[in-house]
Amino acid sequence: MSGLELENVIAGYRGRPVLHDVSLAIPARGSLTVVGPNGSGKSTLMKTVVGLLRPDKGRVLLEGEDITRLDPPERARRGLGYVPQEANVFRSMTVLENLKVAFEFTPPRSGAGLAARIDGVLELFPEIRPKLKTAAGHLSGGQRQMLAMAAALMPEPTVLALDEPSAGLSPKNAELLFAAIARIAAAGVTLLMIEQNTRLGLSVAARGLVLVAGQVKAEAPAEALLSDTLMQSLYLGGR
Ligand SMILES: Nc1ncnc2c1ncn2[C@@H]1O[C@H](COP(=O)(O)OP(=O)(O)OP(=O)(O)O)[C@@H](O)[C@H]1O
Repeated sequence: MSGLELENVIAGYRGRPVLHDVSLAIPARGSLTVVGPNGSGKSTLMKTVVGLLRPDKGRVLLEGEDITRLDPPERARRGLGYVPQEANVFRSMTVLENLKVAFEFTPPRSGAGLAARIDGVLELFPEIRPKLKTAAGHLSGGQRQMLAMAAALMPEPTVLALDEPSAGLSPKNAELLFAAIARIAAAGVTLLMIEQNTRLGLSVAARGLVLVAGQVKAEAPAEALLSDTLMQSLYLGGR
């Protein structure tokens, strides 16, 4: 059974489709990065997955269950974690408070306690352990993205959706963040990511999907896409 699936999705704005019959399937514990030119529909795909946009046609399935009609909080309760690109932490609250709020908002279905979950996420993000009492607004951009991911992992989601994690980060901070994303994937969380930085995005995922003008141009092992010079020059601007 797939961890996450889109089935023949048509979605857009005010009756004008942006995604034209998009299907994808990520196996449980698998990972997929969606890349593609600006305006190809990556954000629209992400909104459809997390429930911010209702598709006109097609279905979204989480571990085989149809979640197409569920709102974002209900999807979160069923095990779908989401890290938006912006406004993804409470800046005036400390790192620890952010983690607590995430836990209280969506308690883990496993019944795991707060302390155990904090230990669990800090193992994946040792960089933020010394910052527990620091206000999130005082973290570096990379640390703030790590906190946003740690908070999203507090409810123990089975699937984690990441919206452009490298956005706004220096190359060094982006490298550190993607090392952390690789650890999340290795921990067995099913990952879906959209990413402008093709090389980084594909470097941590098992598979990659190239979205062009709202259609799936290719879906292949990430390594194969990285070494496909024709695909890179045609659709990915060599990034
Ligand atoms: N809220 C909206 N209302 C109307 N049209 C929209 C809206 N959001 C996006 N679009 C249009 O949908 C198309 C796809 O945009 P989308 O943001 O999904 O692409 P993208 O691949 O994420 O682009 P980028 O890499 O630039 O973020 C574009 O033509 C865009 O203008």
